[in-house]
Amino acid sequence: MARYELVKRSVALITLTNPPVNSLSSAVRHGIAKTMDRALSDPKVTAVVICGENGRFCGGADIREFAGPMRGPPLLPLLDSIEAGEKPVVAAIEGVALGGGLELALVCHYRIAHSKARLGLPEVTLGLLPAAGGTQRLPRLIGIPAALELITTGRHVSSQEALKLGIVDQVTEQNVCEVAVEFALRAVAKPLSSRRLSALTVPCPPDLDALLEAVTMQIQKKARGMMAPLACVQAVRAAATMPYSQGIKRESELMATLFNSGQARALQYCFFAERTAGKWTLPSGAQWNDTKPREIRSAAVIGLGTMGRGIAVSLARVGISVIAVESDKKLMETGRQMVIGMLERDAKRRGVSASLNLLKFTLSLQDLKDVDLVIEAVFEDMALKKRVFQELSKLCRPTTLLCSNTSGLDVDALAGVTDRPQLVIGMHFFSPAHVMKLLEVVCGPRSSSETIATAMSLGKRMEKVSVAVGNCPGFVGNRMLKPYSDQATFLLEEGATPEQIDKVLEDFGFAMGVFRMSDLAGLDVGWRVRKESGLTGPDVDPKNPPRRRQGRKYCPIPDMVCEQGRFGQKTGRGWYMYDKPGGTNAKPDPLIQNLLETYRSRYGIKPRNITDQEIIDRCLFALANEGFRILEDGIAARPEDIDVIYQFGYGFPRHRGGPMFYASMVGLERVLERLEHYHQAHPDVPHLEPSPLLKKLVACGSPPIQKWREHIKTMHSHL
Ligand SMILES: CCC[C@H](O)CC(=O)SCCNC(=O)CCNC(=O)[C@H](O)C(C)(C)COP(=O)([O-])OP(=O)([O-])OC[C@H]1O[C@@H](n2cnc3c(N)ncnc32)[C@H](O)[C@@H]1OP(=O)([O-])[O-]
Repeated sequence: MARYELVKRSVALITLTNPPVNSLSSAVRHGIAKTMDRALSDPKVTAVVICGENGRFCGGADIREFAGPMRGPPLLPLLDSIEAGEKPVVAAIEGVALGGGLELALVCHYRIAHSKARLGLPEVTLGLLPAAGGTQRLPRLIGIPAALELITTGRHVSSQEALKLGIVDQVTEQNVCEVAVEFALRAVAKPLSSRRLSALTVPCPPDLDALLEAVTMQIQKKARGMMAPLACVQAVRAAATMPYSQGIKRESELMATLFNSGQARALQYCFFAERTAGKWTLPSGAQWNDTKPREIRSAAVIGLGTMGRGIAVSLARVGISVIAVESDKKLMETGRQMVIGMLERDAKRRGVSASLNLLKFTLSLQDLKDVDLVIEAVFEDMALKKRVFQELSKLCRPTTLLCSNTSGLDVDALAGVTDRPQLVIGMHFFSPAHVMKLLEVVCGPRSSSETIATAMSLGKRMEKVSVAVGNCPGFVGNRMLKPYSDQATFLLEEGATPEQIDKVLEDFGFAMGVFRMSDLAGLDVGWRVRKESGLTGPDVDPKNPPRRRQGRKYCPIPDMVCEQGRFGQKTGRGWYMYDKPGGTNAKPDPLIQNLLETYRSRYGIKPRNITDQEIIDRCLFALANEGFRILEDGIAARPEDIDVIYQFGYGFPRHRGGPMFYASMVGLERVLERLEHYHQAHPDVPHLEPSPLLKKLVACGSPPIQKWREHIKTMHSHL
């Protein structure tokens, strides 16, 4: 796991060999200890270079090992011994030096980086802190403010920035190992004491307390409820105020509080879930690693509303030429200006030039005949979408992929009106599409494996986290949203207020509570859908009992809010009031309070005191329960996919893992017991009835989430 060679007759070249990222597994740590001993004890060796195989220095500790018992030599004493050695050691950094990988580089006496390398201490994103001396050595090298920023955010820096900060001694575009070997030969005669970072004093700013206070406040605002960034601040404080020997003890203590925390487990689960999500498999056996995607050079976007604009920007900025189509000249001009403005701002932020030459705007679908792929983003209306797909099917060459950005309509029904159902697929982006990372790739029963591979690979190229899902109303994300938001409105009937429910959900960690989120999205969209489905509006049979539709409980409060012209932020009024239409500062509105009171007294509902726990349990268990049904139905292949969708598309707090992981942490037995309890109290709410999969898992002894798939496999799968 660490290869040893003697080069230039006197330099020991140690290569870490643990693909794909040369993580510091117990075998690698053994390898480093053994090869370092050999280098230090061989009188022929005057200097050492450490590098990584396959163009990657080291991706840090082996995260997979965190779940099991600690084996092999512990990292910290191993690193301390490298720094204390009497022969110069040079780190040759190619690819990445992250986490423990950068900590390894920091104990080397010199660091040479390739110009394309990235460096960082991302432990905080895994719910940890750099506990192999990183919180103590980095501040000694680059000062408290810069180290604090890197350690508390986990941000990766380029080698150029690392050079400016003083993390590396040299950046090269040449073979980094060869440069490092030459460098090591020149370092042989030089004293090492000033190169041992643990022996340096920390350049401490005079206003240390104020700085730490400001960073803490920033963290409390941005990373609400997260423990690791705060522990990082405390570890850096120790570096500033204690000698290395004590600071390192403090670092270990703080790491011990984080290591077994639920947050660390959730964040590490998220790391792997995100990587698993792209790995789709079809019942036919076709899968992600044996299906070649088509190359997409040109694309078209139909409709330049909010979604279409974002999609056009996301395509153009990764070098795909885009033809954007609108139905009317005025709309096209507005769309053109918005897309150009968005692309220019995006390019400025990234420090690149805007690829405006890749954009073309047109009123004619005829212009699309030669594109590789079309993404339809017209109004969410099945009849309109079908007309567009019929026309595309006639116009585009037979190999063009036809994709719909529908947020919940039947992708197979669209495929059915074309001459190429195997080339039709859903690409459900989230608003604003050039910002939001999530893409649901909706696989219809007739979508070919090549079409799925192409949509997934295009999503990756567009820098999205793509998840393959099956075709059902609302797919995964929006299907699950309904039981969650229904519970919130039922709680309003029973005595809660929008601000109380939102506060509880935001304290839990959601970016926004359910009512603030609805105000942002616009309340009229759901109202129209409910009218179309006969749940509200003039088509409802007057003999229908109040607060019941289609044989189940129905809460008409959202309809009543819309009937008052309150459509959310855009009208300045919704569940909250805003300073002006388009305002974002939500304030509780006494008119909503009034509406709720009148409603309750009309139906004889005596408001009761609703606890925070009840809000969390009802909203989140209803959400997870629908997730179990989605797994049963084969609409999502595994719980990780659902959790990734909720983190990236719906603001679910990452440090809670996602709705399915959260359910597993709470304990499936408790989730089942609570759902049974609430379903008994509300038998007319089918979403509260525990799903058969949940019951099955509990009956099997509530296996860990990674094992659920074994129980799902036997069930029907669309994916
Ligand atoms: C005492 C300890 C102190 C120390 O301070 C703690 C740490 O160091 S904490 C660690 C701090 N370090 C970090 O947080 C860095 C975490 N890693 C990364 O950020 C990215 O993987 C990296 C940028 C390195 C490469 O990106 P890319 O090119 O897009 O590639 P990719 O992302 O698709 O990964 C390819 C495969 O490698 C796998 N894998 C990767 N890293 C690790 C790991 N450390 N371990 C195990 N496995 C790891 C990954 O799961 C995937 O597996 P699979 O089965 O093929 O799906």
